[in-house]
Amino acid sequence: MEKVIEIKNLTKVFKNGRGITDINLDIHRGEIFGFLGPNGSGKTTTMKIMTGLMKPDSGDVKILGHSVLEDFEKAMEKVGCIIETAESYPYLTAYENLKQFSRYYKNVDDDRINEVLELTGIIKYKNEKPRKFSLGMKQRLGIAAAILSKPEVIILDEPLNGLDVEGMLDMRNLIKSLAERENTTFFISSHLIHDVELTCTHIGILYNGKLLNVDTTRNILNNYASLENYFVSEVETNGKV
Ligand SMILES: Nc1ncnc2c1ncn2[C@@H]1O[C@H](COP(=O)(O)OP(=O)(O)OP(=O)(O)O)[C@@H](O)[C@H]1O
Repeated sequence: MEKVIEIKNLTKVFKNGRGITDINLDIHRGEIFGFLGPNGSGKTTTMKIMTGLMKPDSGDVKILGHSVLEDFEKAMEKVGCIIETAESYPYLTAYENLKQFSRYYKNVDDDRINEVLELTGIIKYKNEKPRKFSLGMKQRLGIAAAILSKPEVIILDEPLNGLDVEGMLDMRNLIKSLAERENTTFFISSHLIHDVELTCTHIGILYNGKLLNVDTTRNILNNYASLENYFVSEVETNGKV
């Protein structure tokens, strides 16, 4: 199976001693990888390094075979991402925002803009400005921007944050259908156990800056009945500092 994301010996320790240590992880094409960890476990730090927003102390990340440290532009060429919050221009409409983002790409026309507005459930709000949007609506617009150029890899930091039940269901279905229909690979961070269980095909548990274990959701549910049981067991067995 083709490796799409390779994280090797990744370490970043802040002056206060927190951060991530020696993360190793391979993610293959079409997987929906859930990076599950409590607040402060190091998810955002890892994702910032993956997307070039932060430099590691040591180690490297390769995306589609290109190192983010040595060949950043190539590594990011087919990646869509939202790290921390989805930013948009508050005084442009949803459509105008996407039109603005489309200028970064060669292959995005008006049909594609309308298609992503439809896919993310915000076509009705096409001509409204995001300064009036709820957090959930802003998140949808962020995801619309992230998938605009049909990226092969999508990196999302807490994508279900701020969404209501309907929004979560829509987003989950969108992620699954992109993975199935277009073989898009997802790297999704979350601290919401239930959501990760329902959305992801593979799960890695991050705890105190260390990756405790990685397995398929199917294996975890077969062996532990629920992701919560697995999480507790992993933290008890491998999470002691
Ligand atoms: N720039 C920084 N300087 C010092 N410490 C930091 C910095 N950034 C993050 N940390 C610390 O490193 C640890 C990991 O933070 P990180 O934001 O990666 O966690 P997270 O898993 O994304 O948590 P959350 O879900 O709360 O966003 C935390 O203890 C945090 O306080």
